[in-house]
Parts: sequence; structure tokens; C-alpha cells
Amino acid sequence: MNDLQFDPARPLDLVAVGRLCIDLNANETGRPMEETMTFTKYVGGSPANIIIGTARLGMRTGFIGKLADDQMGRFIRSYLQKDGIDDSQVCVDHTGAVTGLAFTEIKSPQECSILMYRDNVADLLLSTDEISEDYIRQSKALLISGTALAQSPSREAVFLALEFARRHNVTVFFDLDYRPYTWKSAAETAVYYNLAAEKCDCIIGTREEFNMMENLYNVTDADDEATAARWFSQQAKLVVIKHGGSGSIAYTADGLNHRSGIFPAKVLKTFGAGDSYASAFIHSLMQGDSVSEAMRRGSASASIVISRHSCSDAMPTLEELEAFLQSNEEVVSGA
Ligand SMILES: Nc1ncnc2c1ncn2[C@@H]1O[C@H](COP(=O)(O)OP(=O)(O)OP(=O)(O)O)[C@@H](O)[C@H]1O
Ligand SMILES: O=C(O)C[C@@H](O)[C@H](O)C(=O)CO
Repeated sequence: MNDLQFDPARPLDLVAVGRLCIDLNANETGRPMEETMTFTKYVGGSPANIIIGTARLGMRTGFIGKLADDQMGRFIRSYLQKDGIDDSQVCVDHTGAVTGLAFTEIKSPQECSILMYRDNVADLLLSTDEISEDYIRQSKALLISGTALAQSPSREAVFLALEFARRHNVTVFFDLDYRPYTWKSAAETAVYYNLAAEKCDCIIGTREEFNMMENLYNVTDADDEATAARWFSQQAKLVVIKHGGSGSIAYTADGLNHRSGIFPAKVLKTFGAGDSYASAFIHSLMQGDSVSEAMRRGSASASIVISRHSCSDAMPTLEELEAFLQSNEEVVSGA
């Protein structure tokens, strides 16, 4: 059982804060970036992908972020609007900052990588005066994502959003979303991740991301239970540790753990797995499902997205997810 509370009187279900970017995914798969000639453009950035996923599943969503004043920024805004995501708190930079670009290389289903262009990006210029307490208090839940903590002023903006969420009993989900290229040093990264995580109700990350927070370098046998216990001594009521193709494990504050397997997929590329997992997991939990059911749905959504070309556009609708669950079996191997 999890103790997360969602106030039914709030008009919004989930508000995300953080980066809105562009993914340029290689059209020619099975070859290195050097030989890739064409790419397809999609909205990207982990919190953007997650909010798109939850909107597709029927949640009432909003986004707090900053866009570049360029064609890419306008493309992102119109995409959010098309999916019914409230963009009233998405502001526009006027200093000449640019939209972050992620070029993806799909050498094989197992060998995917991302080449980032993130100098002077607009998303990291979100500032505290662009965070509305009144907006945050209208939502049942807030999603934060680690990359927004990498630099000021975005870092302080996220901490202010966290403070407003705490003040108004808005449940906070933290998707760790650790992207090393955005950070200066491992020690600095861990400090800010820990400061944020101690204020969050539900923490979702891969084993490697939790290792980073615990300053465990080159450790292959870290203890999931000890990790969860560390966060239960703070604000957390639910800790989800993902193990890629081996599934995931969630811990609840009552001392129970819940294991999920995977839905075998015809993998096209692995990125986007985490974001699609998070969106269906959060949606399911907020519908009142058990933690185990939420994990099952997260795994199913991940399986759908890794078999498709994009991360955002590939997010399933509720009908697609239900149909997938009807016709596919989860395989549990033990995370
Ligand atoms: N090869 C796979 N086949 C089927 N499902 C998978 C596979 N890899 C991952 N998943 C599903 O996706 C979930 C999240 O995967 P993972 O641990 O790779 O997250 P992540 O590293 O955050 O993803 P991302 O690559 O998007 O950053 C897993 O718990 C699992 O349910
Ligand atoms: O911004 C990034 O780090 C890349 C994302 O845009 C991309 O969609 C992804 O990797 C999803 O997990």
C-alpha cells in the first residue's frame, strides 16, 4: 500500500516543471551518427515526454518551463497545445537562448546514444519569478526532473516549486533523469539531487541514478532496500528503482516491496523507456491502482515506446495501452 494523497478538488492532475526540448531521431537505424543523413524531429526532454504521456492517458496536465523565442520553441508549444496540455506557465526567453537539441544514434537496439547540443539553452533559464504559487496549488501532483537542477536560475526555480508544493500538499514525483553532460562534477550533482529528493513523495530512478546520489562509484551490487530506507527517513512514501530489461522494484514505507517484470518488445531503441514507464505508472497510481498494477502499466507503456521511433509522439493513448495489456503477457525474471 502507498500513502500518496491526491486532493480530488484540484482542477489539474499533474504539472511538470523542467525542460522542453527537441529530439532529432536518426531515420537510418543500424549505423553510427557519422553515417546518418536524416533525422525526424520530435518534442523531447524527459519531463516533456512524461507530461505528454500522461495527457495521452487522459490526465489534466500543465507545464512550467521556458522556451526559446524561435521556430523550435513555437513547434514545442503547439505540440503541447495539440495534446491538451495547459501551456499558460510556459514562458519565452528574450535573451537569445536556444532550444536544446538531442540527436539520437540508433546503432542497434542495444547500442543507442544521444548527442546533445545544450549550450545556452532556454530551459535552464527558467527563474523563480516565473514560478506561480497559485498555479502549483491548483494541481494534485507536481513532477520534477533532475536535469533542471543542473544550473541556476532553473535550479532555484525548481526548489521554489518544491516549496510551494509542500506548502499546499501537492504530491511530488521526482524522476531522477540524470544526464551527466548537463553537470559540472559528480559531487555537485549528488548534493543537489539529494537536497531535492529529501523533499519528494515518490522517487523514480534507475539503479545507476540512485548510485550517483549515494556517491557509489563503480558499484554493481548496491542494495535496493537500503536505498529505499534512506528516503523513507525523509519525505518519501514510495521509491521505484528501475533495472532496465530486468524490470523494476518499488518499495513502500510499510516495508513491502513490489516487483515488476517487463513486456518483451521488438526494441527499436531503448531511450524513452523511463519516461513512458513514469507516465503510465503515475497515471495508474493517481487512478487509485495498486503499486504493482501501476508498475505493470508502466512496463507495458515502456514496451510500446521502445518499439517505436520517438519518445514523445510514441506515447500510447489509454485505448492503446489497454489493448496492449489485453494481448501481451508480462515476464517476471526478478529485478
Ligand atoms: N529491453 C526492454 N524490453 C522491455 N522493456 C524494457 C526494456 N528495457 C527497459 N524496459 C522497461 O522500461 C523500464 C524503464 O527502463 P530503464 O531502466 O532502462 O529506464 P531509463 O534508463 O530511465 O530509460 P531511458 O533510456 O528512457 O532513460 C523498465 O523498468 C522496463 O519496464
Ligand atoms: O533531453 C534529453 O536528455 C533527451 C530526451 O529528449 C529524449 O527524449 C530521451 O532521452 C528520453 O528519455
